Amino acid sequence: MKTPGSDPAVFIRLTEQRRGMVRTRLLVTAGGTAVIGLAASLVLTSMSLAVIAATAAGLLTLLGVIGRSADRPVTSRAVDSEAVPRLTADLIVTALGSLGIAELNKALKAGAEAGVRFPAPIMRDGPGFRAEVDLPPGVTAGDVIERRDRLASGLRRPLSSVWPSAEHDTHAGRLLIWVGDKPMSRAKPVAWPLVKNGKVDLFAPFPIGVDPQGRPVVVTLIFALMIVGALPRMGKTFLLRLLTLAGALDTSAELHVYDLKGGADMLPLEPVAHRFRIGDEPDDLNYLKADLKAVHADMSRRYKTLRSLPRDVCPEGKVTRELADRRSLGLWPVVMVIDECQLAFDDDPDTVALVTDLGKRGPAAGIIVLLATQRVDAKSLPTAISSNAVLRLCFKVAGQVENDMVLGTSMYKAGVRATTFARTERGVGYLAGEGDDPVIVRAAYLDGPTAEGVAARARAARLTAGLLTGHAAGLDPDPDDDCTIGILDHLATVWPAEDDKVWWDDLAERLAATYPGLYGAWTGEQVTSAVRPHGLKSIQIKRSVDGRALNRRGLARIALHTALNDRAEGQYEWPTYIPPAEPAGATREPDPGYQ
Ligand SMILES: Nc1ncnc2c1ncn2[C@@H]1O[C@H](COP(=O)(O)OP(=O)(O)OP(=O)(O)O)[C@@H](O)[C@H]1O
Repeated sequence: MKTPGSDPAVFIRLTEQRRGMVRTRLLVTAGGTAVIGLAASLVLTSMSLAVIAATAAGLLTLLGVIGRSADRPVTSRAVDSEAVPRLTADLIVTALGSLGIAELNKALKAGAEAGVRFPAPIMRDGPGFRAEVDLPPGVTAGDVIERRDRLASGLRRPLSSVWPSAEHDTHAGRLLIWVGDKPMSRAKPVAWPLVKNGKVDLFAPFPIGVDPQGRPVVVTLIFALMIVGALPRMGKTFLLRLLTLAGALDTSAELHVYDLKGGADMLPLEPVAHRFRIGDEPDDLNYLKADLKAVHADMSRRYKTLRSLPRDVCPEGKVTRELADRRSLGLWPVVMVIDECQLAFDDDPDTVALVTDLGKRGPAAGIIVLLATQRVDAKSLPTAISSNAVLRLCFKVAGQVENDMVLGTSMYKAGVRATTFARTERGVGYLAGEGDDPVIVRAAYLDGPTAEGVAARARAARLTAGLLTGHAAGLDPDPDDDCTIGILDHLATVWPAEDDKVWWDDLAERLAATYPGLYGAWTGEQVTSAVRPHGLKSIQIKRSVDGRALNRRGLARIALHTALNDRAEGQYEWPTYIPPAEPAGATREPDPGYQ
């Protein structure tokens, strides 16, 4: 069979056809060009400029309509494609006017003089813009800060880009607005500079995070009782872990770590903790209390030691770095960390009293107490404790009362409002007590494995220095032995003033009524055996009940007093420091990263 290409006649016919088509197209194009050229020359020579412009516009529109694409309109809305739009005074005034503050709106209507003023030019400050604003008389920075979300909306920025704060040094109406180029909630977590190397001196400031502008924020833990409060899941435990790790990187510090919540977050600290407990079972709480008592007793010894030192060595009657490093004095920093402290305070006035006193008198003697709670109320953070706090960190809280309970009285009024943080702003809080004014801090983020790495580094350094003690060194005393110490105090607390001898059963009832969490189900017999190690012996006590003479076993007041006195004497003996034995498997290799 023949294909068309192989037949010469067909080939010639097709060639002729193509030639004809090309000729026609050329003629049409030449004719069209001649007509358009003639028309154009006529228009250009004979018509006015306006007619020429109108004709050109008409023609272009016609061509545009013919050639338009359905998905790409010729014109659309204007798009502001600038990566970081400037923060302008007009924008700020418009945003302030949208907050719904009556006084502010009145002043804005009255004109520029009475309205908002800008005492300094708006300028770049770190990765964002900073504006200083003088609000009209009668309007405070706090009024605006409270409406942070509306301010962000007015400025057309994401909430976590907009950081209003009060300028405490000038006047209550001075507002600082810092607007970040990027929302903080989308920024990368803050890295801790001490993760890989470096050590901490608890007598000096160390970094815990950055402020919204990215500048380092530091704390100095020595001489401080610190409280941390927030709604659940806002970053308390992570911060407490970071602070404790900092303590671990000061090899001289003795760490007492309690996570009463019972989670796994504090587990990385076990290899460096002198005392360590996770959970809020009665056994854990007893252990904590026994430890608090021991630290409390040690506080008295520390003061005795400080008093005995010459003035030139201890001029202020406080522990110094030099004194802390003289191990024979026993004045090294003790860091007592209690997460979810409300679980220890509930129904236990003794623990509250111990922590209160440690918070009050402990800091000067080198005892640092760090408390965190997610239930911010007067029971969880008793005023006696919170009023002595030197450092305060508040992540997001629900209201003014909680805000002021953590940050201090009148802070909310002064515009320091942790209520304005968003739920997504984890690890972002107000830190008060380190400088003159509270600052916003984005805490550095350390996940579990990173925390373990830091703790391992700290442990290696402690081993090298011969300073691994207590639980970390496998030398944890049985907490149950210690906890019988507590019962003597409890008996003294519940002892009826009018009786010199009391039946065991009555004592058990009184203990259960005052300390239900500890002795709720105890019988007289259990009380008897708990105090036996202290040499307390039963006696027969006759009493008449409803006209009947009853003879039961009980305790004499004098015996209890003797036991308490004996114990107190024993407690103030200071044991000679013996470096701990190295636990099996432990390494004495110095950590190369530890400078
Ligand atoms: N500094 C931080 N930066 C970024 N994210 C953080 C930071 N701290 C904590 N987070 C995130 O927030 C979560 C909750 O943190 P954390 O467990 O510390 O909260 P919490 O306040 O202790 O919670 P709870 O009250 O339930 O104990 C963490 O799992 C972590 O993902």
